[in-house]
Parts: sequence; structure tokens; C-alpha cells
Amino acid sequence: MIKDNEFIKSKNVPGPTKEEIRALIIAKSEASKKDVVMDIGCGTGGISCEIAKIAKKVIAIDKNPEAIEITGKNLKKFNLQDKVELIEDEAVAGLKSIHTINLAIIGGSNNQMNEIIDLIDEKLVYNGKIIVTAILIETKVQALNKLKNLGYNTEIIEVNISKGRFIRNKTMMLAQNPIAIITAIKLD
Ligand SMILES: C[S@@+](CC[C@H](N)C(=O)[O-])C[C@H]1O[C@@H](n2cnc3c(N)ncnc32)[C@H](O)[C@@H]1O
Repeated sequence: MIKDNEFIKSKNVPGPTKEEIRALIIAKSEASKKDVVMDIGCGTGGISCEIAKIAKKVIAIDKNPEAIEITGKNLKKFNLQDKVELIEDEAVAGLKSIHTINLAIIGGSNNQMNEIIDLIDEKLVYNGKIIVTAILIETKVQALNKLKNLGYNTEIIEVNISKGRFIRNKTMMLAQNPIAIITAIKLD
């Protein structure tokens, strides 16, 4: 995994998703070199960079132009730019022009979760996966209900990571925000 402090950041762009959470997302995704993957709400590019190291192609979308710029810079920094198409758009609009995908990771939805999942569902192959990361309770519930209603085989975990900060000869554990990772498989 790329270390959090290796990413180029901007104060106007959230992310990167923390290293340990990225590791869990990658493990849950079971992504392979054959996969075409969408990163929806790419932010700083934390997920796009990790998944680009594995997948055949990544399509990263964000409505914030600065997020697209920062993701582009990070892809370049880690020499992954050739595998990633960047789209500056609202997810709902951008998803309309996408063809078949094997995996979608939703890191931002801005109250459009249902529409975004419906559009992904149209493009996703059978046995393909949708992964949603969510901090807000409402987002977790909405994504979970939507995926279950569409008949996906759905799992949710919630992770509370604390990281040690070394202060002189002592160690203080600092808690990060709890985050849910929903993994849903499209059944045929
Ligand atoms: C928490 S950040 C994602 C961080 C990212 N996973 C990373 O590792 O850097 C969420 C992003 O989703 C984007 N976003 C939220 N709703 C969106 C939508 N409807 N369409 C496109 N982008 C959206 C925001 O602009 C923001 O950059």
C-alpha cells in the first residue's frame, strides 16, 4: 500500500482514504488484472492508485475539478496514469457513457446513492462487485437497502482503526473515524 503521507494533497479535496482502509477495500474487491474498475468520487486518488496497480483499466470520476487534478498528479507520481481514465463530472451523468465494468467502488455520492447504484447495476457483469465506503449512518443504510433490494449478496463491516503515535518513549493510540465497507456481489 502507498503510505498516506506519500500522496499529493489539497485542502479542498478529501482523501486519501487511509492506508489500512485501502488495504481492506483492495482485499474485499478481489480485483484481478482482467478487471475494468470504476472509482466513483475519486477525491485525492487513493483508491484509484491502489486499484490501478492491479486492474486492467480504471475509470475515475469526480465532480470536483480539483479532485481530478490531484488524482491525475498522484497517478503520475506513482507512474499509473496509463491505466486510468479521468472523468470530471457528476457520477450520474458520467456513468451514462460507461460500458461494461467488473467492479465499482463508491467513495462519494452526495445524496445520489440510489441513482448511482442503479446505473452501475446496468453496466456491471454478473458476479461483479460494488463496494461502498461510508462514514454517515444515512449513507450506510441507503446503500445497504438499495443493494439488498436489487438482490445483491451483501456484506457490511465497520472498522475503527487506531494508529500509534510515538511521543518520546511513550505510545499514544489515535483513533480514526469509524468507516463502513459494504461489499455486494451481483448474482445471476
Ligand atoms: C471522501 S472523498 C473520496 C476519497 C478517495 N477515495 C481517496 O482515496 O482519495 C469523496 C469524493 O466524492 C466526490 N463526490 C461526491 N459526490 C459525488 C457525485 N455525485 N459525483 C461525483 N463525485 C462525487 C467528492 O467530490 C469527493 O472528492
